[in-house]
Amino acid sequence: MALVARVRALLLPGSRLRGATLGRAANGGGAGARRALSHRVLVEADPAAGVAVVKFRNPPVNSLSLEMLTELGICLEKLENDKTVRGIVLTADRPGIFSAGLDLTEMCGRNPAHYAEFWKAVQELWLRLYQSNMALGAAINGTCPAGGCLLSLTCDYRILADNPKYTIGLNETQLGIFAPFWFKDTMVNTIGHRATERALQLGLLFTPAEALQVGLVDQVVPEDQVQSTALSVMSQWLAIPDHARQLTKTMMRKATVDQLLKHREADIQNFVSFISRDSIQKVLQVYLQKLRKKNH
Ligand SMILES: CCCCC/C=C\CCC/C=C/CC(=O)SCCNC(=O)CCNC(=O)[C@H](O)C(C)(C)COP(=O)(O)OP(=O)(O)OC[C@H]1O[C@@H](n2cnc3c(N)ncnc32)[C@H](O)[C@@H]1OP(=O)(O)O
Repeated sequence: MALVARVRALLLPGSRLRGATLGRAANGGGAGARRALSHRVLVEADPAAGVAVVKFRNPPVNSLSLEMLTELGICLEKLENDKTVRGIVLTADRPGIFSAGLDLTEMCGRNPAHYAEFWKAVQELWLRLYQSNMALGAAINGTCPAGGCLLSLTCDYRILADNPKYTIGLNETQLGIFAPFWFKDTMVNTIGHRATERALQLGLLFTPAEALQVGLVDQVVPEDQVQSTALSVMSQWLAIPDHARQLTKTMMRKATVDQLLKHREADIQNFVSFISRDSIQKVLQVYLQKLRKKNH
């Protein structure tokens, strides 16, 4: 289903996204700050600063389900069309887990049409974020594996909470799957080829100190200062004239974006045939069961 159709489905009577509002903040934010609510994404906009904080709230682990990807896409599209917003900070509504990555239940026991729809939505969100004209910051206030790490890598800078429990990285190989070429390219563009090769083959999840050292994040700060630091760094990015910053960003990212645009359909087909393999289904199911067993 295309984004428009998925949006329609979400707006059907009964959907909690229906009637989402953008009103004056009940609390928090500067004068004139606005707060918009959808089911899984909370937006706190500060028009005076030109910045919106987009908070993930998809319990229990902020996984990127099809619905979460769709809501995030809608929210970003709205912000892109809002002339008062020049920068966005992505963060988790509750500290602890920034995002557990792609929702594994979307990749297990479904049919090929579902896998294709899901993967298309992952591509769409990546394209929207990686090509965004806005300045994007990630205030990483929790653990950040796989698709969560990818989300943060689409941003222009990353601030990570100084908590050794919070790790970040593309750990796909540890699950028995692997990061597709555009995940890999996004990481190469951030930390370079050799560090990416090592990180991807070993499926490394970096502690804050390691992530800072390898350049996966730009700053590690005390947990209670992640958002405020991300906002203060944002003011540096917004001090640059938009057109100059945007042209530079496009120049830096265009080759990577073009690769996916050129191979988009093939990438979907590759994903569908890979994820549909019995052997891959089995490893994903074992991984999910292990996660679930912990709690039962
Ligand atoms: C040829 C070309 C082909 C190209 C394509 C090739 C390959 C495909 C690439 C696909 C890419 C995938 C990228 C991904 O993002 S895969 C997801 C990777 N994520 C993880 O490995 C994280 C897994 N989760 C955890 O490690 C932990 O949950 C945690 C995030 C550290 C949080 O721990 P904790 O607070 O202890 O919470 P629980 O573990 O108890 O989890 C609570 C609850 O949530 C469920 N859950 C956790 N993660 C996910 C998830 N990613 N998706 C869906 N569900 C998840 C977990 O099962 C628990 O459920 P129950 O409440 O039912 O027990």
